[in-house]
Amino acid sequence: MKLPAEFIEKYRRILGSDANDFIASFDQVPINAFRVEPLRSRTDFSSYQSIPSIPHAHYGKISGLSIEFLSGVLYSQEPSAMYPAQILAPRPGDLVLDLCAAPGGKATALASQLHNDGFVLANDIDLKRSKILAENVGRMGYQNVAVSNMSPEDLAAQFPTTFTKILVDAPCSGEGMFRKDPAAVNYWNPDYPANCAKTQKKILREAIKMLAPGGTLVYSTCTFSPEEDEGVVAEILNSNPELSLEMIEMPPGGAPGVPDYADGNSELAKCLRLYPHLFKGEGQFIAKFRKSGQLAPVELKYGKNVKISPVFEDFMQATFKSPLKNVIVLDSNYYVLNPAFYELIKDLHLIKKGVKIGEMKKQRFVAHQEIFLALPQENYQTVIELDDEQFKNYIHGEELTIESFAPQKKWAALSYKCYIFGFGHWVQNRIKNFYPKNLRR
Ligand SMILES: C[S@@+](CC[C@H](N)C(=O)[O-])C[C@H]1O[C@@H](n2cnc3c(N)ncnc32)[C@H](O)[C@@H]1O
Repeated sequence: MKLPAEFIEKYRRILGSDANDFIASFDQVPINAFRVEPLRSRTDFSSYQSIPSIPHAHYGKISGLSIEFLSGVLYSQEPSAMYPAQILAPRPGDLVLDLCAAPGGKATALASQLHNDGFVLANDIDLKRSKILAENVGRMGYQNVAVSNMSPEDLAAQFPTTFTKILVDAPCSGEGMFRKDPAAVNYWNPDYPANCAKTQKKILREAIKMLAPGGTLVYSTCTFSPEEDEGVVAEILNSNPELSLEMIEMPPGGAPGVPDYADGNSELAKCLRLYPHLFKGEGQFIAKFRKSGQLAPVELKYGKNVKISPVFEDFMQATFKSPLKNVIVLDSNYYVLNPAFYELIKDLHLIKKGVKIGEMKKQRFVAHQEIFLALPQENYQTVIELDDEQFKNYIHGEELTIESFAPQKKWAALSYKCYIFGFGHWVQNRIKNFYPKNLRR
């Protein structure tokens, strides 16, 4: 890879005897890996090497056309990028903010650790990216995640000292991603890291306002530059005496933060650096802050009871084995989301509000793909297993003809290799295709 001369010169100066191996690593192939959602996976991935300290994660590449991918059981993510969510370690009951969340690699890992108990607000400032984030969260079927599209400043105005856990996976100069995205090298210039650092400090200042006393904030970048890593952390520590750094447990091949890259504060050694010449993954820097004070139990206000249409009641009875919990109704749209969480976020610019169940259209209820990816298989009244040919045709957008002895008119979950990947409207002997157009292959 052709690296800028100033970049090479900078890291020769910083890394000394390690510099040759570091620079040579840019000519090696990027590392692929994936995370598995344990609540829904039934595939044995044990032949794939595990990622150290990350449960349910493996090295290797799984096709975007695989049934595991299409049914939302796995997420492709390079290994180093898995550590920020693991280090933030949300637990059931936490109120989590992922402030720079698109396209969702870390937001989905945070949601997975909550086991549908607690809440993740996944936010991104960029509208287009927020929509991709919403698609990824929807595919993975998490019931307690909402996606917003807000600036950090506007969010901070709404949520003073609110979240128990916050992730700031900041926009950065991306030096650690040059192997995966060689075009990113073209954006690099000697001033770029210092400019990024200004934005990172601005975002962090807003994030800190939203962190509850006793709460934890993880700051991560995918760059090696001291300005954006130890430099930002040192300045944040100096200007926020209520924050301290927590020790991060190193995976094998991890390196500690370097105090001399900033103001010499020995606490900076508690941060984690991942370098591709030392660790099997791309570049990453992680710092874990704690805000002083006692973490109080999260208090939520409950919204009004929702009025559910009898047509929806009929749909629910015919489609699910037990009634859905936490149903909210907004205009004619129905979602699964704890009403107390909706109450908290209802004034935001929301791109996704929990799991969409469907929509009342005239006097009919039209189901939505998301609800068929959100529940365990045994919760659906009708699951139709497709063969290879039928699956291929369905995800292509075609209607199916199946054998049917009784007159039918209902919504059915569709599965392939025993994984539900979508749904259709079963009328007589036909399954009308409702596979979302943007997912068709
Ligand atoms: C490194 S990416 C996040 C990757 C994501 N956490 C994941 O794991 O998939 C950084 C994100 O920050 C967002 N961003 C850029 N400028 C921002 C700003 N000023 N405030 C907040 N977010 C910003 C970008 O839109 C981008 O999606």
